Order: sequence, then C-alpha cells, then structure tokens
Amino acid sequence: MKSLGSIRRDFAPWNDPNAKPYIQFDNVTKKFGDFTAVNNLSLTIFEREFFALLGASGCGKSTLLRMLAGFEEPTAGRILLDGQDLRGIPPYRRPVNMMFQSYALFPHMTVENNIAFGLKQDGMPKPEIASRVAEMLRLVKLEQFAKRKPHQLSGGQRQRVALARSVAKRPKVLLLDEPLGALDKKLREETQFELMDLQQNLGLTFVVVTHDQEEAMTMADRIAIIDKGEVMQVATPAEVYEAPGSRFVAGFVGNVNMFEGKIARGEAGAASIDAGNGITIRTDNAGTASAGTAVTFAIRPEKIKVSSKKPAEAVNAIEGEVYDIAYLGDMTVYHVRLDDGQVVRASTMNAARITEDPLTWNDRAWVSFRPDAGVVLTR
Ligand SMILES: Nc1ncnc2c1ncn2[C@@H]1O[C@H](COP(=O)(O)OP(=O)(O)OP(=O)(O)O)[C@@H](O)[C@H]1O
Repeated sequence: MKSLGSIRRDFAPWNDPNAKPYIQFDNVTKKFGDFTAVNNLSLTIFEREFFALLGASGCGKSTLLRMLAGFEEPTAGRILLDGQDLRGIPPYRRPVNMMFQSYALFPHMTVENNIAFGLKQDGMPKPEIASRVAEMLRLVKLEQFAKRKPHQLSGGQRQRVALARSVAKRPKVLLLDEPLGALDKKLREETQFELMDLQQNLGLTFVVVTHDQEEAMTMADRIAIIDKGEVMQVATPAEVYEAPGSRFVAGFVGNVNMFEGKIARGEAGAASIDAGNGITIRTDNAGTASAGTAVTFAIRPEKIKVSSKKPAEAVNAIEGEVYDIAYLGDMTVYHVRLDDGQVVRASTMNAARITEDPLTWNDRAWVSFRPDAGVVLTR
C-alpha cells in the first residue's frame, strides 16, 4: 500500500533500520496474583515520538505506563530507556514524569506556585524557578492567570496548569494517562492540538494512554492497539485505519463493514472473493491470500458510494434497499440492507448543499466501491 505515513512527514524513525529505540518493552509480563494484566509484551518507542496506547478499559494500558514510571515493576521481562534497564530505579530517579489529572493540583496554591512546586523540591535556585515558571505559563497561555487558585479556573485551564507542572521539570519522557478525560468534547479537541504543539516545540517524547480512538488518531505519531495485555498492532494512525492487520483492529478503530467469504480466484494480490448469496467482491488488496482461504473483506463506510442506479463503471456493485438514513450535517450515513439481509454502512460527505441523487427510506439502491477500497483480513 502506498504512502500511509506519519502526519509529520519528516519523522518516521520506526522505518529507519539505523534508528536507536528510546523506550523498549522487552517481553514484559505483569501479573497481579493469578491475573495477567500484561502478557509477554514487546514494544519500541522512539525519541520525540508521540506514542499512544489505545485499548478498552482493563486491557492493561495504564499498567504499562505505571511500569514505565516506576510505580510497578514487571513480573518478567525488561523495560529499557535509552539502553538502560530501569529495573529497581525508583520513580523519582527516572527521567520520566507522569502528568496527573487536574484534580491533583494543590487547591490552596496559586497557578505559579503549583508549577514551581516540583522545581522548589529539587532545590532549583529561585531566579531559575521564576524564569522557568514564566516560560511554562507562556507555553500553556496562562500568563494572566498566574496568581489565581485552581478553583478560579475553567476545567481546560486547570488541565493546562497540570500540564505545565508536569513539563516544568523538563522530563525526557512525559507519561499522560487519559490527560483530557475530564474535558468536554470541544475543549478536548482544542487541547489535543495544544498538546501536540507543546510536544513538538519542546522535543519531548510523549506516551499517552487513552481509550478514545479519535484522540489517539489526532495526536499520535504511532498507536499501539492493546487487547487483554497484548499488542494487536503498532502503526501510524493512517495505517491502523487503512491497513488494519486483523479483524479486531479493523473493528476497534472507526466504523467498518465486514464481508465473510472465501478467495475464489487470486493472483498477485488481486482476488475475487465469494461472499455468498451471489455476491462476488473484486479486490486489489488480497495480499498473499490464496484460492480457498477463508477471509474477511473489510471496507470503511466512506469508501462506499450509494446511488439509485447501478454505476456503469463500477467493478463492485451490490443491490439493496435503503434501510436508514442519518443526516449529520457534514455528512450523511446510509444503512443499506442487501438482498441477503446484511446491512452495509456507507457515508457521504455533504460537499454540496443539495444532493443530486436524493435517496430516501425503502428506495432500491446500489452500493459500489473500487477494487482498492477495502482490505482482505485473514486474522
Ligand atoms: N494493583 C492491582 N491489583 C490487581 N489487579 C490490578 C491492579 N492494577 C490493575 N489491575 C488489573 O489489571 C488489568 C489492567 O488494568 P489497567 O489499569 O492497566 O487497565 P486500563 O487498560 O488502563 O483500563 P482503564 O482504561 O479502565 O484504566 C485490569 O483488569 C485491572 O483490574
């Protein structure tokens, strides 16, 4: 597949065989009693990377972060930072810092004192503290709030204080566990961009834990999808979305339509898939799957076109009936029930204000897509 790279075009150390890993989880297992929270997991993170650990509640992502911070030790395996084994090194002696939620701010201290707290504890000289705090306030755009207490700030501002406090000590690695969890959607989106700018400007390595796939997609250079203590895939957001390696990943990130079938004919990556009930799907993305292999064909809703007439030129066109329409303003989502009963989800951007091919409930309709629009999954 072509050009599914990083959003930062010049940054892709994971593709460079000479790049030195910065953080390494090396066959790490963590057990709590009989329960295995992290299972023989290996993972590599590069310097200056914005790395996201994404997974459902309880998958073990916070445990990974806590082991990196030094609040937990692995039951087996090693964690290396810049080549150094971290085992036995207490949290305060690791070049990593954990950003906690904003409710961990000291309520009786002003914003600037909250930010200065860790620096004072480290015995930094006063003038240096003052200039560092000023720099941090500027960075998170809170200069005029320096003298306020946390309860005199909005949720988003408090979050930025928490961020400034955790960055003030200039840790090499900043660990963020659901950093924007407490913010409403709009503020969360704004803050995501601020976080990205901050990370880039300071040249830090960020490891963020989130269960919010949009957040991971927005911010991260690469995402590790975690399930039951194991890594399912590590890839850029575009790769995770456009080239998922398994049914689990395809279904976990974004919406997807899946057709179960068998490769009928295949050569050099192209194949026909017999999806049953007279449906044949032609695809360019069959990889090495050979004739007779049971596969899942996965295709994203926005890659599917819905029309009232069969498009003359379409390689793949399947007939059905409009079952549901959701108008969302920027786009419209169609649910089309195929004649075999399967419901296909298709979404169309509403680029024009008026659609040329209006479709409504119970209309006969065709769903069509190009041979390169979906992927073939064997796992
Ligand atoms: N100290 C502990 N003792 C026993 N079990 C634990 C402990 N810490 C975590 N676990 C268990 O390990 C599993 C992974 O926990 P973890 O906090 O890493 O999950 P998570 O993916 O971060 O979930 P969430 O998004 O809900 O925080 C969970 O099933 C949890 O109950």
